[in-house]
Amino acid sequence: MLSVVPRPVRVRVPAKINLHLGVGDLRDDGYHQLETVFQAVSLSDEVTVAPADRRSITVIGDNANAVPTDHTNLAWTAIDALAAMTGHRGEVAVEITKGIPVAGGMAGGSADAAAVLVGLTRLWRSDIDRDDLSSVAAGIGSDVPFSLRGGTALGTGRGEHLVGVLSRGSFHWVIAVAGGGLSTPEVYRELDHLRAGSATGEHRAGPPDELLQALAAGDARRLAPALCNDLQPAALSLMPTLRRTLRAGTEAGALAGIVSGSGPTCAFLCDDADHAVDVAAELAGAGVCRSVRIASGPVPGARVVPDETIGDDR
Ligand SMILES: C[C@](O)(CO)[C@H](O)COP(=O)(O)OP(=O)(O)OC[C@H]1O[C@@H](n2ccc(N)nc2=O)[C@H](O)[C@@H]1O
Ligand SMILES: Nc1ncnc2c1ncn2[C@@H]1O[C@H](COP(=O)(O)OP(=O)(O)OP(=O)(O)O)[C@@H](O)[C@H]1O
Repeated sequence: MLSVVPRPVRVRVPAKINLHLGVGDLRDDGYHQLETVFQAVSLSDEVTVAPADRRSITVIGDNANAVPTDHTNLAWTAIDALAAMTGHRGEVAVEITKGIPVAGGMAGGSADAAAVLVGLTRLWRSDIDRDDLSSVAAGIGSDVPFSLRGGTALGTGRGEHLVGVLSRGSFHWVIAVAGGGLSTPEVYRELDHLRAGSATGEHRAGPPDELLQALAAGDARRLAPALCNDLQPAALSLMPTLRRTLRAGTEAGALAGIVSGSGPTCAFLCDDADHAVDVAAELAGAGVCRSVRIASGPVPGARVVPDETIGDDR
């Protein structure tokens, strides 16, 4: 009987910005207790999974040479996790097209892990439900459940416990991609170091009440002053040039700017799409970052791209 080889499955998965990132105490398990508001934005990776005789990962696109193609790629971890649950052997060819800044604080690796979970669920015709998939995601990394979910959500725990949040309309961002990367664990360690050394009791973000109201109102000018990130001082301590980037963004007319997650990418909130184009043009000429992108959110999480667009050379 002729066996039908399943067609490759392509998944598009967004980057994230932490609009609010409150970092609590270091827990016994080595993670920090978080209260964060994630928003998925329209910078994305595309991940294709296809049946193969042996496992392989290839990476193309922006800064692809900085991404590993062995077992240290989070996509590999995701294959192992789902194969363990479903009994598959995990011989899969994965192709990743990067559009999310690498090591930028926008959950680039987490996004690819989420995309692999979604793609393999389709490829292997697995009937795993969303909650179980989210649990598998949480086991891969703290940002992976949000990369699955997308939209706008309040994250607690390590960031893996998510509750949807109302965000009206779209918010428009200019993204300043830095020349280098920052190691997430190193930024958290630096925060603990700064907190240990501060006599005055360092600033910690309060509850995101004003931010949640600004999101529900769809009001960018109200959202701007409510943006906050407890990891920002640590990212600035490890990469002081980010101060110039943040200053250049607001001088270019942005409503506000923050380091995205553990950084070093900086996200600048604008009034609307046209304003974002103006700010991006001005920032691109300021010589304070490797490249400048425009994005908007919220957008959905990891989702299969219909067949007819595979091979589309857009
Ligand atoms: C900075 C954020 O991107 C904000 O959303 C996330 O907290 C980081 O999420 P992530 O990269 O998926 O992090 P994981 O891969 O789960 O953990 C990597 C390392 O970051 C640190 N980490 C991560 C999450 C957390 N709540 N507290 C931590 O201290 C720990 O040292 C951990 O070993
Ligand atoms: N699929 C992947 N894409 C990008 N980086 C990956 C991937 N898999 C593993 N890595 C490694 O993870 C490191 C962190 O990259 P990543 O893009 O996940 O950082 P990040 O966006 O700051 O993550 P987060 O915001 O979740 O902390 C990179 O330096 C790279 O070596």
